[in-house]
Amino acid sequence: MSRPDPARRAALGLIVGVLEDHESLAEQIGAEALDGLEPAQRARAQRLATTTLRHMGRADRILKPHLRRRAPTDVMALLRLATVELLEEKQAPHGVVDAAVTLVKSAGPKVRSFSGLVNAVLRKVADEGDKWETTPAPEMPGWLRGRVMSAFGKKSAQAMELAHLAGAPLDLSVKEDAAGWAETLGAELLPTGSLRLQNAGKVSDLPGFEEGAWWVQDAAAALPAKLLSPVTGARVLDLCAAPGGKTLQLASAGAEVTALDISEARLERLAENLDRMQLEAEVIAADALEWEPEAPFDAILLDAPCSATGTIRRHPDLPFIKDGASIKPLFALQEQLLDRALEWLKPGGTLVYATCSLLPEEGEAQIKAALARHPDLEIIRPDLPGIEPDWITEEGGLRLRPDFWAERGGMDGFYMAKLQRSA
Ligand SMILES: C[S@@+](CC[C@H](N)C(=O)[O-])C[C@H]1O[C@@H](n2cnc3c(N)ncnc32)[C@H](O)[C@@H]1O
Repeated sequence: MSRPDPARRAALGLIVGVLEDHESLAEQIGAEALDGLEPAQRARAQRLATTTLRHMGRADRILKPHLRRRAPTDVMALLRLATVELLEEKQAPHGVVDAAVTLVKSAGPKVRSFSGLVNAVLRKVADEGDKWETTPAPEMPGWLRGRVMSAFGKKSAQAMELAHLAGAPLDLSVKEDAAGWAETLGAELLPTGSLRLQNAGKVSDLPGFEEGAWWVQDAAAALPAKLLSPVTGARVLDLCAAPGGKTLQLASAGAEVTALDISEARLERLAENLDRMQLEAEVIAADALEWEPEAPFDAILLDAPCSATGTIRRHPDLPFIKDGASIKPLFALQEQLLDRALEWLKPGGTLVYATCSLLPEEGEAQIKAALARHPDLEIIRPDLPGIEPDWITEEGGLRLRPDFWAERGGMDGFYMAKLQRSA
């Protein structure tokens, strides 16, 4: 019997970890799930797991008529992986079916007994290329879809689901000379100033990485720090800062930055990022609910912990590891963090509140409630290059959605608003 392919086997482990243990791909990889694989195999395992989770609802629709009863999680994961390889990646049927059967046969007796079924089902699936093309994008989980539909309507929810299926290009924020780096990298210079690369390959191999000319940051994620500007020479608190995309923007704009986060592990990545970019900030590991600054700040950026539902196109594992109940405590935390941060703001100072969420509870509703609680606050409407007038909300915030810029490759879902304390 031939030996099981290590990348496929590792991808299966990742998929089962997401579906059964509700552990994210990043957590599993951080916990050394792919250690022991060659770099190329690691990358392939990660890509296979990500693509399978992104298309899982579609693979299930194809598989359902061929399965009289549901197989165990490991076998289902293998069938889904192979279906995606056959129909989305258009790999040769012979190789995919053989590899899947070899993997089943190498497993324990419970799974091994499904080898005949795996073989038979995948041979049928291999002929369903036409059906695949018309199989709709997977729906968001019910708890999220309901909220998104009531906030933005059914058509918008469907457009977001298409954006989730399309995945995401690589976006970069550039320290200086965006147009020059766009040319060097063969990237598109987006209207908001970020660079965009389709099919970029390995990030650390791109020109400018070693010398710290740019860093990876979604185009939507780059807007909260831009909204806070001008910050040159200002004392700025980056609250909930790690891994530091926004700290880098503030420091490179010439602010004197204090970057605070509760997670020491994530702050290590922030420190590495500052180092590579040759930028400086004061880095503090602390719980923002307990910490007190020595003096108030001119400006604060609060990128609050949230459901991260705006990042599903980059993280297709997210719908399988979060649910409506697990994110509810975040709404109260966001309110507490916002009220605390406002206490640390100088009179006349500005604060940008941001979340990478599709839920109004974590965005529009937080800001409306904050304005009602704090009569000394005023909202400043966004005025940034490249943003469209209809992205500005009724209360004066900025709502970004994954289906915006669809023809360019979308953007992460985000909400942000700029508040000013009266002088
Ligand atoms: C959305 S992420 C921040 C992303 C970051 N601003 C960036 O651009 O790279 C939210 C962060 O909030 C941090 N966090 C959560 N609760 C916190 C608390 N009570 N005090 C300080 N940081 C907290 C998390 O560790 C996480 O790094």
